[in-house]
Amino acid sequence: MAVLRLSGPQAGVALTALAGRLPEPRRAQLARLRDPATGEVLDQGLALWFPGPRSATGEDMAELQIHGGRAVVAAVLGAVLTVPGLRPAEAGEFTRRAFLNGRMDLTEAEGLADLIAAETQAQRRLAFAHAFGHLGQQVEAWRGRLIRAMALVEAGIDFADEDDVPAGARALAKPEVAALLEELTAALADRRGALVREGALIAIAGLPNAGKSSLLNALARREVAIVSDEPGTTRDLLEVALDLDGHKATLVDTAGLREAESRVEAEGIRRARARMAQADLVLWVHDLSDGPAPAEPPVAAEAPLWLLGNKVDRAAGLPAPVRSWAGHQLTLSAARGEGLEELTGALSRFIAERAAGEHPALLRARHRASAEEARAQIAHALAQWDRLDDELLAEELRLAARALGRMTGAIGVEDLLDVVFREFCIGK
Ligand SMILES: Nc1nc2c(ncn2[C@@H]2O[C@H](COP(=O)(O)OP(=O)(O)OP(=O)(O)O)[C@@H](O)[C@H]2O)c(=O)[nH]1
Ligand SMILES: [K+]
Ligand SMILES: [Mg+2]
Repeated sequence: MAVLRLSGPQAGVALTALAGRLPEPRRAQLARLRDPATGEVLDQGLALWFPGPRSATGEDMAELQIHGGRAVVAAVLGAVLTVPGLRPAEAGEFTRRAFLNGRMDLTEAEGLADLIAAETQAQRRLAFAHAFGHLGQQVEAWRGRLIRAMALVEAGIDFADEDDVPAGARALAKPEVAALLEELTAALADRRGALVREGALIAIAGLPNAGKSSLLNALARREVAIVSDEPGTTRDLLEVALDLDGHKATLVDTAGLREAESRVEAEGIRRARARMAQADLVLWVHDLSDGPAPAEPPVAAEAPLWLLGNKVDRAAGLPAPVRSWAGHQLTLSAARGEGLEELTGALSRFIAERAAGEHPALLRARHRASAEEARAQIAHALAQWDRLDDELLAEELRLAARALGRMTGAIGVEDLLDVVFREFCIGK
């Protein structure tokens, strides 16, 4: 089946030209679709009519559900395009019109783009929450509170000589603005949304020959990396995308850490350390046939460090001693595929805990930039609170509110629209 969507003032004319008449609004109607020029029947399908403004785009809209074959679609599309005023939609144009007609805010449009692109169930849940307004509502609530605070401060400007304005209007606004600063700071510190959207970055690290590449291949279920008994085999970073029980993750294999024997190896080790510094989790692979894992943390990592005792098939049967530096400890055999289920289970629980809750997160760089601008502006206003006169203080708060308004598209976003809607495919 194929769906043809028409939007704009000529949608009704086009629908009548093909289906013979307009169906009742919002009711599917069986219809023979004819070429308006020749009268030839092109297909039989369902016709729907959504008069604006109660439609997805806010404009008059028509929908034709037709048989999906290529020739049918080409014929019906060709016939529709003979109606004057109709042209093929650009990518994202339906959503863009919905935004311009006030049917959704900008964060919802972005959420919709994410929903369409979602690969894992966690991404789908988060995108759905965004597409249906969670972040937009949160940001509008923040903006509303700023505007109220601004009004209190301005009350001092406009009615300074009147008696009925509470003397401490400005003092009343201050704690409210301070609370906002705290909330914005917390939202900016929260990386949970990004973890779901972009996925967790998991670095595999260890000494040469520990079995890092073997582990990458076992988890990826394909021969991504070269495995050999030669220490120093891996130099470049090798990345694999995984879906861990609905959570997106990127697994990175790195060069074994040691005194490098060549410039190329040294560069590999430098890259390994740099990637580890960005990771959400570092898996330290230790070769159990070399004896117990070190008692001290083998690398300095900001992210949690797990200890994976590998080659358990070659270990002498002694239990691996517990290491306090390890956030989690497992034994496995990458070569034989032992202990891998336990590892993937632990990894998916780790991500799930970090990403907990479908909450209004600042997902994109654009959101973070707006929130950061608002936060800085508010911090500045608070620092100057008692020094600035009412007018200047109100202006500071207005600038902060503007920054938040740009996030939902409530104000001043013409320059952003191309960037946001470029991500969509045609027909959305
Ligand atoms: N017996 C046994 N051998 C393993 C296991 N895992 C890996 N090996 C072997 O250990 C050797 C090194 O494995 P690699 O996966 O290349 O190790 P690496 O950590 O990636 O090594 P570099 O890239 O050189 O740092 C290979 O000969 C593997 O076959 C295991 O679980 N058991
Ligand atoms: K190796
Ligand atoms: Mg390797």
